[in-house]
Amino acid sequence: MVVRRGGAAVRVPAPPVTARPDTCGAGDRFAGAAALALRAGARAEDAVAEAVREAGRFVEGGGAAAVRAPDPRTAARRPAARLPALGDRPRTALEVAEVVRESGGRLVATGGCFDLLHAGHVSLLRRARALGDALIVCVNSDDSVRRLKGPGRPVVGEEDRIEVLRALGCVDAVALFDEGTPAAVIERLRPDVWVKGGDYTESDLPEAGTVRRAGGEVVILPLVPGQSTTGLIAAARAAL
Ligand SMILES: Nc1ncnc2c1ncn2[C@@H]1O[C@H](COP(=O)(O)OP(=O)(O)OP(=O)(O)O)[C@@H](O)[C@H]1O
Ligand SMILES: O=P(O)(O)O[C@@H]1O[C@H]([C@H](O)CO)[C@@H](O)[C@H](O)[C@@H]1O
Repeated sequence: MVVRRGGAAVRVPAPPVTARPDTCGAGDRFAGAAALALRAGARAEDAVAEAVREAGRFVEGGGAAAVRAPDPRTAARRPAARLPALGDRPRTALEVAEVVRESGGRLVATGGCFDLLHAGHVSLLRRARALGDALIVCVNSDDSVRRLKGPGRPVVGEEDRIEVLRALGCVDAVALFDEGTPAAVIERLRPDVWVKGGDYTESDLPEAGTVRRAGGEVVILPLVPGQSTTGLIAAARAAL
């Protein structure tokens, strides 16, 4: 739970832990991860989300009882991660989904227009990434945005929206979709977690059934107050 100045509280959901957890050391792991994230410039709620994820992974891995000093004889023989040979091309969403599933990880995905990216988007994406092992962002095409948000949108074309999202450290891949809802791309990716911001409830989401049928869950994360693309556009117009 993060309590903002003025008393507003933001709940940071923790990923489920399967085994009977040994939480010894989890608090220290949380504190260290939060401190590193804050030092890297993360907002408080994003640092807490990263720390919750890190503490959850630590507990899932057996907690303090499972900590071992690395054995120098085996470290050199550790097999390279099984990633497709990509060269300098960005990994596709399907490649990321495949690698995460093969390694038994937890795939997080989210969707949206992300036109004129703002700090609320970045906070949402960071907190979404902290819920699993990789984050895929499903972005509406220009035509799809126009149908949804009106003739003057998007302000930023799909290629540039993709480029900006790919530049975020918390984003592992981006998938473009042209339909009115992300249901088809969710069927292809089968995320364990589908994230949307607090301007939605799960019952608002036509894709929620698709997420659940694919074995995933929907997580709604609180909005960052005062941040919206509509607001940015209005402010830009007022400044002209
Ligand atoms: N202030 C915010 N804080 C956190 N998440 C946000 C915020 N605003 C939007 N989101 C989330 O970002 C995703 C993309 O939303 P979208 O691109 O519609 O942003 P927006 O600012 O609401 O745009 P618009 O003003 O054009 O509706 C959605 O999951 C939405 O819930
Ligand atoms: O950026 P937005 O407006 O959050 O993106 C839309 O979200 C819709 C939401 O997932 C409910 O279905 C989605 O249907 C729409 O295609 C946009 O991604």
